[in-house]
Amino acid sequence: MAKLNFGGVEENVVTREEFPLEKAQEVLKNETVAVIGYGVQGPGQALNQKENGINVIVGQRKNSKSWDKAVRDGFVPGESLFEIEEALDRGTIICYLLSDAAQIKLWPTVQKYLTPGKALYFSHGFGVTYKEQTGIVPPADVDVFLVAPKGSGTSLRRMFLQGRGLNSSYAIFQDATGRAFERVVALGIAIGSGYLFETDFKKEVYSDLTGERGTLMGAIQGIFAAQYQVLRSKGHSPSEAFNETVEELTQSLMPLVAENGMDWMYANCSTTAQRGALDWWKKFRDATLPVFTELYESVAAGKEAAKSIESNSKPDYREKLEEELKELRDSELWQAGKTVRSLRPENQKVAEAVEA
Ligand SMILES: NC(=O)C1=CN([C@@H]2O[C@H](COP(=O)(O)OP(=O)(O)OC[C@H]3O[C@@H](n4cnc5c(N)ncnc54)[C@H](O)[C@@H]3O)[C@@H](O)[C@H]2O)C=CC1
Ligand SMILES: CC(=O)[C@](C)(O)C(=O)O
Ligand SMILES: [Mg+2]
Ligand SMILES: [Mg+2]
Repeated sequence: MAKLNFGGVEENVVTREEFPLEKAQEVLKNETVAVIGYGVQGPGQALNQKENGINVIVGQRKNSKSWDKAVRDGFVPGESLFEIEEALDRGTIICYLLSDAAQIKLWPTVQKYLTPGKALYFSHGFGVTYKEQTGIVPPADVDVFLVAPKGSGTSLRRMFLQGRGLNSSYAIFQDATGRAFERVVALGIAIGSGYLFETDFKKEVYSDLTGERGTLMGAIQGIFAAQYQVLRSKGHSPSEAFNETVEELTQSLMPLVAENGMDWMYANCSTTAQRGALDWWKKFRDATLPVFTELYESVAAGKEAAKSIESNSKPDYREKLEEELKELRDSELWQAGKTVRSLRPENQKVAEAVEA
């Protein structure tokens, strides 16, 4: 395992150079990897493993959209696609990729198939960490670990197809066989991770819930909405407000940050912009710090888990989510965005083709 220096702190990282795909195939050659659930992570992880030569099967409810998708993706009913219980029975490694709320409901069933020596794999520390709320307490004689891709299953698949890899966290909760490390790392490589960063279940779920509620998804939308509202209330047009809030960020400036860091993006902007950004960033940090602290405390207290379990366990949770997504989609900000996106050259070609 490599020790890498992250801004002065040494951490354990597993690289594809030290643990190449051939090694992963060797470690997993006698295993049947059962991917349970074919939603967002399921397809990415199952297809990447399949194309990496791993013996992978999918377990999914029959007569569901996800079952049909698995068939379209090349999984064959009776051969590599099964009802959930049959896949649980056949699998030696169970990749538990139902939604976190659904994992609670199916747990009594899963438990029945966790015979000694099998492995239980998660892509989140949620179920095990919040065991008081989920009831997920694995038996002592199975390996329990996670590989959590740090991004959408859609990105995991896309980056695999591009020959790149998405970074993942990995953690071992329980090593019953003495093989947990080689098993988890082999799976991490097989699903298409680039690098594997060591963590534990609790740290993974606390940071993940904070990140998605914070800068990755919640905070970013909040900041967009606030700036857009101010610009509109001061008489700026929707296109101007959108371009100055979102389009320039995603199309021009964030790619520069991704490539070479914040200071480099700043250095590629005007001295006027740099002066202003350097003057204002600490004010934004200080204004949001109490909100981020409140968020982390809510995560650590299990309140965010409780809310998500409660709402996502309702029978009509999908309709409710869709209503809330529609509110975002129909907002002037994102409607303006739709028109702005349609003007990108790549979308212009599509529009012309549709018109013709
Ligand atoms: N969505 C993502 O890209 C990421 C997800 N994760 C984690 O990966 C795991 C899986 O998440 P997603 O792929 O988003 O799940 P998802 O919400 O897409 O659901 C997965 C599958 O669960 C099935 N399902 C739902 N309720 C069920 C029930 N009661 N019985 C049987 N099947 C049921 C659905 O048919 C679907 O195929 C979670 O632990 C999540 O936190 C981690 C990183 C990113
Ligand atoms: C994509 C990801 O890693 C998230 C945002 O944490 C999630 O989908 O749960
Ligand atoms: Mg995440
Ligand atoms: Mg998450």
